[in-house]
Amino acid sequence: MDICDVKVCPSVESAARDYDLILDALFGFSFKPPVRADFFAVVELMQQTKLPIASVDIPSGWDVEKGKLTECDVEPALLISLTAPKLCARQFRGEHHYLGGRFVPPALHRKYELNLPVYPGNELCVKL
Ligand SMILES: NC(=O)C1=CN([C@@H]2O[C@H](COP(=O)(O)OP(=O)(O)OC[C@H]3O[C@@H](n4cnc5c(N)ncnc54)[C@H](O)[C@@H]3O)[C@@H](O)[C@H]2O)[C@@H](O)CC1
Repeated sequence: MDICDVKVCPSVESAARDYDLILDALFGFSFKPPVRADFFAVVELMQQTKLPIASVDIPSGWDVEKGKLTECDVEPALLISLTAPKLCARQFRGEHHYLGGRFVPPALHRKYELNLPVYPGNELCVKL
């Protein structure tokens, strides 16, 4: 797999030519807007590209609970939630939503009253 460095971010056109999808694991829990200048190019690419974006747990630029923030509205086609979908996942409008991380300790299950799906067989992720 070819991985692009945010410091040498490709243009929308060259990304479309050279890549099949964008794997987004850039910002997570502690993202605070506005986006810092070093990341303008990669965020702009994710906003303008027609390539499918696969986001890990929290789409970049979204607030973990409130979801989409106007200044960074990355729209993933696929979301991979980890352990349990975060509140922001309510705003996910893409086609494919998966959950990974099936081994949640029973104490956490009870504490947060998690209502998690059953993982089929030995699968480590499940489609929601
Ligand atoms: N941290 C964790 O425990 C987890 C992270 N996960 C995923 O891993 C990826 C990275 O998550 P992190 O939690 O490391 O991400 P963070 O949001 O904590 O931070 C990533 C980097 O972004 C920087 N940053 C924050 N606000 C910024 C802004 N406005 N402009 C520019 N840079 C800014 C931070 O300084 C940090 O260097 C995300 O896809 C996230 O969903 C998930 O896998 C779940 C667990």
